Amino acid sequence: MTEALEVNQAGHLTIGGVDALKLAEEYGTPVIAYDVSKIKQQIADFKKAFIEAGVDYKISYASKAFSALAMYRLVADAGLGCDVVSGGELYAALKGGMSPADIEFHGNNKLPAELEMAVDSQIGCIVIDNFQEIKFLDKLLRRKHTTANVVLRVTPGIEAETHKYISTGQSNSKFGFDVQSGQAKEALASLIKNPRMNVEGIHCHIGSQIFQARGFVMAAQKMVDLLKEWRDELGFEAQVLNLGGGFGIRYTKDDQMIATEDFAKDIIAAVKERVAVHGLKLPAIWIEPGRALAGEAATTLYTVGSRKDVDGVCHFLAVDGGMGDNIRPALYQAKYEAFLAEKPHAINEQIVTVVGKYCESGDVLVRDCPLPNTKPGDILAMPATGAYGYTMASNYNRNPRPAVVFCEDGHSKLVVRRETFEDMLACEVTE
Ligand SMILES: Cc1ncc(COP(=O)(O)O)c(C=O)c1O
Ligand SMILES: N[C@@H](CCCC[NH3+])C(=O)O
Repeated sequence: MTEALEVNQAGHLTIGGVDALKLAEEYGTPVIAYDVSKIKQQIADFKKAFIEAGVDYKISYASKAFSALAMYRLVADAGLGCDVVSGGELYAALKGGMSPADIEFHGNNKLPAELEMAVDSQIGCIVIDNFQEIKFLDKLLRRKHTTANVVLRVTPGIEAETHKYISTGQSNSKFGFDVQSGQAKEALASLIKNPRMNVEGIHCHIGSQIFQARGFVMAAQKMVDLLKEWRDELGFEAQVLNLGGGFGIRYTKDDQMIATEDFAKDIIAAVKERVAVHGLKLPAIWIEPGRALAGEAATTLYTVGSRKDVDGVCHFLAVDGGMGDNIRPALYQAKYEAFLAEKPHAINEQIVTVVGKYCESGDVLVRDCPLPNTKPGDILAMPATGAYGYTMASNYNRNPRPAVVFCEDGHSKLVVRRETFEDMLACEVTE
């Protein structure tokens, strides 16, 4: 991926116009540095597809990808909605400046206190996931003498081509109502009878890090077919068709995918076509990109430390972070690339396994990583770490979680400070 990198006159990697070596010096490492213009560009690309198609739409940022206050602020300023999956995300979204009406609440086991918080905050909609939730929400709404907008999450039976841990559209997914067994229809029938719940529409999410539009198109067609069936059988007319997120990004040069805009265009075209076939009213199309907005925008900077070489056996190059700031390689065998921030285009002279400093053999960041010769103190840059990096970070081994900075137009600002040893003890009860 080094061909697309931005470098300054000194030949150093720049992020949002800021020299990566300066970022490492100023904020320390590991540091996750976002090029804010890349997030804005992705937002603009998604918007463009909907605006050009002339359809009613909502882009709801799946904030589990990166849920810092600064990100919610950016998303709110861009006029997007956001999806939250916990009381903690809802709290942060509101603190970050999201308007409650633009928030949707997801989750397969929303806790009573979380549902109450959602209702009290008068958020835009609750995405209903299971029968127990319907019962609980109904009781809550009765008690509070109020109503809520809801969307029904269904699992349409589409298997996304991605890692099985992040595939969610198939019937045996833990999320949403199964269509094949009739549960989705039964749930919808009960919701539309309920005067306390305003059913805006239906939702599906087939998985994450999907490279091709095909799965989305199939899901869109299936969902519109369901809308027809449910209009005919239940008299239900959806205002909203929410097709979830899952748009893949480029982690390495081997990742071949279609452009953001094209994902959206194909989905919109599929919905329009199928709606016309069935003579339905075109609902608003909602999508929930998380990774696609935040992922490629960030690069993590690490400092090179020790190494271990056993000829013919292993060449480990260790950095000052690892699975605590990026669990994805350990969890999903996710592939990344890395290069030296000082000279991204230097000729590679070795192949190493980049490992972290955690007490786990699985603490690997990049396997078979070609690099120039390195020395302790060099700054290693690992791109495409903006989604599910910081949000899945831990302070395992009591290594503090990293700092996060936003860079734009040659300026940087700290948006999440590095955790301190004290922070890590903040919840301890010592008496
Ligand atoms: C319901 C829902 N919407 C949106 C997303 C965002 O996915 P991604 O970050 O891959 O776009 C997820 C996560 O997979 C999800 O579960
Ligand atoms: N956390 C996952 C994606 C899960 C998406 C949420 N349903 C990742 O890092 O790829």
